[in-house]
Amino acid sequence: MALQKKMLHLGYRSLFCDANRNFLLQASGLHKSAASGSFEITAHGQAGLQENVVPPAPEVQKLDRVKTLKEMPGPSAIGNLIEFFFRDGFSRIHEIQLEHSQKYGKIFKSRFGPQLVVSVADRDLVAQVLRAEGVAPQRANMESWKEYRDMRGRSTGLISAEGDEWLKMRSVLRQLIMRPRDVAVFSDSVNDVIVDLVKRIQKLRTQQPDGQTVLNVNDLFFKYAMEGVAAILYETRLGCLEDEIPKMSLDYIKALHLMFSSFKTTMYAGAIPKWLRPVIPKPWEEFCSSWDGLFKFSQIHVDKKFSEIKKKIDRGEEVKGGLLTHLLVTKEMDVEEIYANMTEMLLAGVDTTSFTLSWSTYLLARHPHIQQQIFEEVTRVLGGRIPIADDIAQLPLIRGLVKETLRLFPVLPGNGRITQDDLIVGGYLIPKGTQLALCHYSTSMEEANFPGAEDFRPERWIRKDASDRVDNFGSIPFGYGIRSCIGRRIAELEMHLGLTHLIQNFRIEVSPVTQDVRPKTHGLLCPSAPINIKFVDRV
Ligand code: HEM
Repeated sequence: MALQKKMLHLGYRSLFCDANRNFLLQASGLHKSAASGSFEITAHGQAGLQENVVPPAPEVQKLDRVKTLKEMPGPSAIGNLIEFFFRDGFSRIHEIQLEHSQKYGKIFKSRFGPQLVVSVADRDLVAQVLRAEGVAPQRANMESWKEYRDMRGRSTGLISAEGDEWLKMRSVLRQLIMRPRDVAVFSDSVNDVIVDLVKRIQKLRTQQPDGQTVLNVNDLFFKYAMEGVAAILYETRLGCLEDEIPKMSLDYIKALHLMFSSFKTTMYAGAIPKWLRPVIPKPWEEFCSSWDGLFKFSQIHVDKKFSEIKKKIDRGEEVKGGLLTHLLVTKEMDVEEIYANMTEMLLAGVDTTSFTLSWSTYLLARHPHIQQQIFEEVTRVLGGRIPIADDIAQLPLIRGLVKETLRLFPVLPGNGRITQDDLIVGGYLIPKGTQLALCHYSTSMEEANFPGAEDFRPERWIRKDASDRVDNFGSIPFGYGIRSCIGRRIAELEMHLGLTHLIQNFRIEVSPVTQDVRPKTHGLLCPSAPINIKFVDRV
């Protein structure tokens, strides 16, 4: 089966990485953007539903003539096979994306078996594609998720659902967590988790000879992210930052690791048709067993909250609470939909946030003068007091730090879509039903979009005045529009508050045991080696 199929079993890490995978397959086009000529093409923008704001892309393009996919350049299928299966391309998907876009151009096609993927590696063309999306954009490669859910009689959640089903759930959740002010109410819960994070750092440091180093900070941030997102989603603490992690939370972590650790195996095995599963059963079994673990965990927490609410109602008490309470009380979703969404959101919210925090601390440690500027901003604004969500607007360098980290290390270096209409992009007619790969890593690293693209410059994101818009489609780490990341504001809250606390408490330095750490793709873009950080007390 096609590469697309192979990717099916991979979990959140890989889900949004259709683009990544597609780079496997890619060949490329040559155009900078739409060509010039006599044709006029108008992208049909989608009114009213966009959830983040970026400057408008040119909507009218003039073309000599519309070309067909046959004319689109790109690497050969055999070249891709060699690249991915014999040259460890799966760990270098981001680099291959960049190489292919440099070699073949801003729009190129790749073939892997019967699967054709069109990659778009130009900021304005990405903008055009996303601005033309309909009311329920379709994500690619979700078949294995759906198959599991059908097999177990489970509902899909936001990540795996499509069409009306997705639209219904999205319209419920977007009212609750999409705007910064929706999540500001979670400041105190997140700050409680941060207090435990700082304590954990202090404890872990004592285990190293220098009394300052925390080995493999990603392990720490993974637990922080899990604890933080669960505090918001489940309104409960999981004990991930304790010395003894409760068994239930440990089981969940195991299920999550199983989902991701078998990345390569499942990737290869995904190519194997269903009828071969009895002969090579392991990948599918691991995939199902990790989903079983993830669903079980959510179900336990949702049921627990449900019975607490019921008891309160039976006693005639007022029911107050956060996100889960709201969903259970209002019944805007049925309970299976709540299980599925809680499961998918927890899955989506842990590695993404923890990798970004790991890279942020690494970048701060490698750039002490920038860290000093951020420390000065934090001290000037907060004067040592604990930050809350409302303070973040006054901390542009903290926001710039997160944006710049995600530009240099976008956890999802590419994203995928199935086109729902015929489109003309970059002078090519892309028929309805084509798989598109949006190459966010390439556009993030492009000099024309970000001068000094290799450099770490958080200040590049600071707006000088209201008319100065620095956001652009070159770096859209949370996606764009109606199908963009629903957890963006939650992730930002955890990262902004967490990093502010860390900078207030510690000078962050690279431990001598840390080498130069490069990114690698393992579904998500992650550090290729442990990042060991020294947390030196600021006195
Ligand atoms: C640094 C952190 C994060 C990054 C960079 C990130 C990035 C993304 C991206 C690129 C997408 C795909 C958007 C698209 O297809 O256009 C996505 C979707 C999604 N994310 Fe995140 N994410 C992060 C954290 C979170 C968190 C904390 C949660 C949950 C609390 C979450 C939940 C989701 C869900 C449910 C979707 C699917 C949305 C839909 O299809 O309607 N993410 N995320």
